[in-house]
Amino acid sequence: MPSAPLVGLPSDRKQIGLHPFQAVGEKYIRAIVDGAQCVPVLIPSLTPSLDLRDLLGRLDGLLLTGAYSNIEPHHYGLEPSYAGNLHDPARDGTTLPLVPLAIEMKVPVLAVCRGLQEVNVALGGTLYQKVHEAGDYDDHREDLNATLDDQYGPAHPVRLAPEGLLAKIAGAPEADVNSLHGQGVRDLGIGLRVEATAPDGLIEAVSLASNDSFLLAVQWHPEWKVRENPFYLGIFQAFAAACRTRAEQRA
Ligand SMILES: N[C@@H](CCC(=O)NCCCC(=O)O)C(=O)O
Repeated sequence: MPSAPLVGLPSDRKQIGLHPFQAVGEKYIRAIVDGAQCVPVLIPSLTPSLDLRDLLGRLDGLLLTGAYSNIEPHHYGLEPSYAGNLHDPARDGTTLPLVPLAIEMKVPVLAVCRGLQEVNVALGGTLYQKVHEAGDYDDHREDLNATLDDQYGPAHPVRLAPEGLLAKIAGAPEADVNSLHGQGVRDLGIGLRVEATAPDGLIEAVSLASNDSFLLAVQWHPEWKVRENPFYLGIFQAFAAACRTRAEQRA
């Protein structure tokens, strides 16, 4: 019997006082423990990065978390970043190469919010830097003055692709999700298929078209109170099942 799967979580690089720190939100760590029954392993985002191939060879899954920072737009070749945009180049330099490597090595990937954007950009896709200014889209940002429970509460439904992974998890064609993002998918990355869309048409979730390995990326936050929401829990349990399969193969 293999021991519990090891899931890597790349960290954010944050300045606290005079020193840089490596940080991962505790709700993501808790969701790996409580929702997936796996062991979280924090991956420092260093420059230059660690040997990511070696690292992935020791892991059974990868969780790309959300973050307030945004991917530097030169990674998707569009207009320069807007003034005041918060970036984390060390995290970009870790997560963007991790995505294709994880696919190549068949390491299961679950990606949340910034994580979905990283999956899309790593596979050649592009982003809207401000969804709410992009034309026909709603404002998908949270109210930063609201309580956390309100910020992470249901914000809008998503329509789930028939025959998709999320429709199977939900057992329904739609589900309610939270919404806390200013950026979003513009052009879809290569090899991705749409799993869910918002009522305004924005892409809200993607998976690997080839089904070669488990990769599910969602724009909402299923880690929030994961055990209280059957749909969110189902997402972590589907990821955990893929991680267990890899752990058995690695044993
Ligand atoms: N910065 C991006 C991604 C949004 C995101 O990941 N928010 C997470 C907030 C904190 C957390 O819950 O981890 C965007 O604005 O689109």
